Formats: sequence, structure tokens, C-alpha cells
Amino acid sequence: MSETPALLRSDAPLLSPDALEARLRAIGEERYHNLHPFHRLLHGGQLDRGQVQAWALNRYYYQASIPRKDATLLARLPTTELRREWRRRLIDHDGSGDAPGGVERWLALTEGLGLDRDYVVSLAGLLPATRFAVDAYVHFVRDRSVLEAVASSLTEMFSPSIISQRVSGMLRSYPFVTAETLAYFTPRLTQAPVDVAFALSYVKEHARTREQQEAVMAALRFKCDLLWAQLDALHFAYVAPRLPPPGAFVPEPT
Ligand SMILES: O=C(O)c1cc(C(=O)O)c2c(n1)C(=O)C(=O)c1cc(C(=O)O)[nH]c1-2
Repeated sequence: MSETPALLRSDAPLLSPDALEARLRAIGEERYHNLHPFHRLLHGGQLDRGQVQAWALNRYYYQASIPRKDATLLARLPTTELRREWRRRLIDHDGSGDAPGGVERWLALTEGLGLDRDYVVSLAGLLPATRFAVDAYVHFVRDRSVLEAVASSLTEMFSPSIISQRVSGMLRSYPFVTAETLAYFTPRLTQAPVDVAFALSYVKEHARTREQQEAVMAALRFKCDLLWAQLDALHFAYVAPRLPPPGAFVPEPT
């Protein structure tokens, strides 16, 4: 379902909170990155080891930047209650005490795929488009309203189902992938619904005008687009026409 841009519908009536949620879910059905051809190849076992490495290496920058964006938003939240809620996300990704977080677990994934840890962390082989897309997320959360920033996290509504498909598809298809390598994803299946429960109820409660509701929907579309753009860049560089930009990771020939 494609929607008319907000500017054309300034007279549109306020949506009920549940109607807003239905619109948000429809955006995911139309644009979430589970629909991207690169993901279909990844989950369907149709990539080689070098292409899977390229995906993991680039996605490292997304994972490593999630706590940067959550810390950015945390600093803007006005109440103890909101900050306590959002702080949990930082712990999920950065860890706490001896417990590793998601960023460290993603490095276990890239190492399990045979990539050198220092090379991954250096970001030297990153696609430029990955950097631009991920940085755009951090900047969006810094520059837009808190309501839009919270709404931009709502792609997580759609992530548990893609994660389940990814883990089962990759384990079935790739001899070089083990359950241990994909352990990153297991806690996400319980963390994401907790994140979403809060963010969705916040958005449903705080989007009180149609304009704010349109801004919330636009934030979710923006986020879907930046996830999509990362996969476009991977596809162009490593699937077809296979034109990695200068300096980007080049898989070893198999
Ligand atoms: O595997 C995925 O497809 C996927 C998608 C998303 C997402 O929809 O943004 C996230 C994650 N994973 C994820 O692991 C994660 O920690 C995460 C945090 C966020 C966010 O916007 O705050 N999205 C996602």
C-alpha cells in the first residue's frame, strides 16, 4: 500500500492509536528489509562465503552504531522513567560488567566467518554507502523530535520473524556457519519485543495530532529505507554487477 505524502493530507483526520499501529505495520509489510533480494539470497543459501563475510562486515557498523544512537537519544530524554527504559538498550548492546553485549557478540559472528577482528573493527573495508546510511540513523535521532527518534526504532517490530528465518536458513544452507556463530541473534528474539512494547506504546500515546502521526510514519519509512539502502549497496558490490568501491572489502577467491 503506498501512501499519500503528509503535505497532501493536512486536513486528514486524527487516527486512533490502533489505526496508527496498523499503518505502521503496513509500512513494514511494504518496505522492511526482509523483502530485499539480498536477504532472500542470504537466507536461501545462495551466497558464497565471501558474500556472507561482506554482509557481516558491513553490518558490524550498524551494530556498533546502535549504542551510539541510543546514547544520543538517551541524552535527549527528559525524565528518569524514560532514561531508565532507554538505558537498557545500551546495556543490551555494549554489555555490562563481565557480560558481553551485542556488539561483542557480533564480532564473534564475524570471527566465526573467518574475518580478522581488528580488520572488522577498523572499518577499513566498509562500503561507503553503509557508512552514510548508518550515520544518517544517528543523525536522525540527534536532530529530529524525540517522538520521531523513538518511532525510528520501530523496525524492530518486524525483526524477530526475519531473524528466525535467517538463522534457520543460514544453518541449513552454509557449511561454514554454526549455531555458535549465529548466537548473536538468540537474545534479540526476546530483547526486540521488549524494546518494541515500550516504543510502540510511547508513540501511540504521544502522537496526538495528525501531523505528529504523519511524522511517526515518515520516521519508520526513513528507517526502512536506510536498512534497504545498506542491502542495495551490498548487492551492487558483491552480487551484481560486483563492483566494490575503491578500498572496500574484497573476498578471497574461493
Ligand atoms: O537482524 C535484523 O534484521 C535486525 C534489524 C533491526 C532493525 O529492524 O532495525 C535491528 C536488529 N536486527 C538488531 O539486531 C538490533 O539490535 C537492532 C536495534 C535496532 C534499533 O533500531 O534500535 N534495530 C535493530
